[in-house]
Amino acid sequence: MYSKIILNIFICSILILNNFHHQYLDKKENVTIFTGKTMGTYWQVKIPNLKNKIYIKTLIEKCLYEDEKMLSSWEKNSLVSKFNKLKKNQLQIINKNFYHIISSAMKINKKTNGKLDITISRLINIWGFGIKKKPTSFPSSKTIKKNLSLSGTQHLKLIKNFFGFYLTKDIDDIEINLSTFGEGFAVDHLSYTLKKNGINNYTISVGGTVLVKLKKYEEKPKIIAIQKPIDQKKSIHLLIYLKNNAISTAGTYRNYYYLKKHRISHLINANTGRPITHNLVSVSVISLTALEADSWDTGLLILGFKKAKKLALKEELAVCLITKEKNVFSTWTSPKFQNFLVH
Ligand SMILES: Cc1cc2nc3c(=O)[nH]c(=O)nc-3n(C[C@H](O)[C@H](O)[C@H](O)COP(=O)(O)OP(=O)(O)OC[C@H]3O[C@@H](n4cnc5c(N)ncnc54)[C@H](O)[C@@H]3O)c2cc1C
Repeated sequence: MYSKIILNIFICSILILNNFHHQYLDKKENVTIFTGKTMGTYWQVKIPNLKNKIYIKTLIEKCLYEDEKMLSSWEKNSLVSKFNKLKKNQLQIINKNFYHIISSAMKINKKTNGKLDITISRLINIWGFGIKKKPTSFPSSKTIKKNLSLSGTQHLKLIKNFFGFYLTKDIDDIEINLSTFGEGFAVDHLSYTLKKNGINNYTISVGGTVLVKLKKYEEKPKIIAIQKPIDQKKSIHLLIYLKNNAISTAGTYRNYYYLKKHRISHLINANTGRPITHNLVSVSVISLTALEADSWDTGLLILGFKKAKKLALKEELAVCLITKEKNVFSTWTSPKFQNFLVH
């Protein structure tokens, strides 16, 4: 089946563009493609029949610059870094967008029984996936326990009142890391900005998150390929249609390292403070907004196959789970995800 589709696509003289976890399969058209680096990854925006190219490119770069300044753990003066330096009970003034991201994070934290947790920044650093170098020996149980005790969303408080939006904490040393939400937020921000400027037809991707927006009268959705969860080369695992939706994919197959022959994943189980080791290797979520898709994918991946499947069904999410056992991949798709599959 796939070979037929791929052959058709090939005959149509297809432009294949890659991002972190997906490929876009489009017919050649008068499309402007902007690309660049942001948030330690790559972004791309494709807009057909664009006139004011320089203005729009500047606008896109400004948005991404602002998002990075707000969300980065690597920027000393970002909103995240400023909050991390606060003492307990001090109020950090935040904006509406930041409030929205933290609210999303809190929601997924509850739904995943605390496994996705933006307050495990210290543990992310200890395992070498934040601002610190990768460790050369295993962090001790004592270190992990101590840093687990300095985490937990119950220590954060979001405040929204007549005067504005605020974030505060009830212990000094709690730190947040919003790396898993940055890409989704940036994609929605770009989409909002393009729409505000009268552009209603575009594909945006930042890292593993893609959003497709088509004009209402356009019938044909875009075909997006989810890549096989392997790190050596890019190949197609399955194809989906996307039209006014976003897809986000989280995977364990690219961002890892070996420590004394143990594979260390960049995803930390916030209940144990240790990297995940189970066989769920890729989770894709389709949703109306990129932030929602990006919020769910990592949370579900950390949960592991059984719990992720149960939660996806309970929440009626459009989800594709890929597990790997002895180099054999198995794919499960939720009923809602099946509506997007290219057959
Ligand atoms: C604004 C911003 C700026 C960045 N700047 C840099 C940079 O300058 N240099 C650099 O190397 N990287 C940077 N990054 C991070 C880098 O690009 C990350 O690899 C990326 O954000 C993670 O996205 P992902 O799609 O790979 O993985 P996702 O699955 O979306 O997220 C995984 C990341 O979430 C965090 N995480 C792990 N476990 C949990 C958990 N249980 N709960 C919550 N979070 C968890 C970890 O940081 C992990 O890498 C930046 C990220 C953002 C958002």
